[in-house]
Amino acid sequence: MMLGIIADDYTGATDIAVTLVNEGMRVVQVLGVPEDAGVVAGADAVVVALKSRTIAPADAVSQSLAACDWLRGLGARQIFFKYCSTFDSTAQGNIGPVADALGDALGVGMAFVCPAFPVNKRSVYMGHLFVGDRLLSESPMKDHPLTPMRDSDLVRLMSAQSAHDVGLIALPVVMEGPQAIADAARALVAEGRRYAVVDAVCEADLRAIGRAAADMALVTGGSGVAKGLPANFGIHAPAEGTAHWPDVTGGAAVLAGSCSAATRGQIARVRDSWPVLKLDVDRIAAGADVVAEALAFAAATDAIPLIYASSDPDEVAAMQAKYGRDRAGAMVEDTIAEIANGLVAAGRTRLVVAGGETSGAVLNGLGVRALRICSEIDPGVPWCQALDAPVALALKSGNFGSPDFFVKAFEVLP
Ligand SMILES: Nc1ncnc2c1ncn2[C@@H]1O[C@H](COP(=O)(O)OP(=O)(O)O)[C@@H](O)[C@H]1O
Ligand SMILES: O=C(O)[C@@H](O)C(=O)COP(=O)(O)O
Repeated sequence: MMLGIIADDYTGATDIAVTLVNEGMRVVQVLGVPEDAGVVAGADAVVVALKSRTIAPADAVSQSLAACDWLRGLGARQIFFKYCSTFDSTAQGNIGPVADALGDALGVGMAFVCPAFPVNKRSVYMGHLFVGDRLLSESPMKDHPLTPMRDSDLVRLMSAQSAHDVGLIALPVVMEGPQAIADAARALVAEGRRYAVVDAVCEADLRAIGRAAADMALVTGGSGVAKGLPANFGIHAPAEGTAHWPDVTGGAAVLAGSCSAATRGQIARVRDSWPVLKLDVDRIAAGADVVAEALAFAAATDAIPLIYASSDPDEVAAMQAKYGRDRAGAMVEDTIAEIANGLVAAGRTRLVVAGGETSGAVLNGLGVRALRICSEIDPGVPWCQALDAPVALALKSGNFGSPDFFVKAFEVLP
């Protein structure tokens, strides 16, 4: 095993897993550290998916260190800490505290910080994170229910979360190539800095950064920068990949807890043509049997039902004002997880789940502990086959996927 990945949410984990698969690696994704290491036999890279993005920093640190120990025990020669391409984090962390702890455990002097993922329109320029042509802080991420991002300056964000100093390797240096990037990193270490935010606006930048990171024990970032890593281990993308999809038949359903602009657009696309049910947070809070209602709704149709809680920022803010941010989120996540259980029990074994936290709740609820990564539906979103249940899952990062993603997902897996 060459590369060990620790991902702070389940959608982010499948995103980096499929990125490495596309580059020719054999990848297994586990949900938390498994008791039996046999499940990862033969993998070039192992992704440990955690649900650690918004939990207490001390818990995120201890879970990440446990994953790191386990991966190193399996022989991982490099550890990658995968966080969101929009740097999703709370004011307390958890990107800084986890990166600090992993760096200490691995004894590193320098780690890159690079959330760029140009194919999904996230780029870093002069240390500032852009979503399309907007700064992160002016993008819809400013209204995320759990991790509203109100700053775009990655050096400032990382400095606030980390105990260490942070520098910048700006685009002109990145464009000079791997040697210049490595030299700049060494210069930052000499200044006493532990991290380098690295600019990247296109795939060539990501590959150059990947090359420059060849000898680093720890790399941190979005899945884009992982593209360049397999080549360091002598692994290259197959000339022409053939699509491979889960071997799962059975009914289908879509569950959405993501309130991102992309997910809301994807819901709007099918609202008039699919059976759709919106979950009412007030009724969940009042103890109504919303799960039974949703399952009855799904049972009444032969088509693909879409069940969602996704709401616009004003509605989310109103729910959070009433119930608290964490409680509102947890109520919705628990409800969707129970619905997922009921749907699978009723034979709907091909599920699209929109939202990282939501996906974590669903997989934990289903008791799924390991996934085989299949081909991509859209950049960063593969179909996955559960290794411990006859279930196919597409875990869609909130902001990923084309407007017709839900339709597309079941076109490739009819
Ligand atoms: N109507 C709503 N009101 C309040 N919170 C909500 C509502 N709908 C969903 N949520 C919560 O918002 C959070 C969305 O996060 P997540 O699933 O990670 O989506 P994304 O991938 O877009 O970040 C979840 O905790 C979810 O339970
Ligand atoms: O890097 C990304 O953008 C994704 O892989 C990711 O982490 C998305 O998280 P959610 O938007 O919470 O699904």
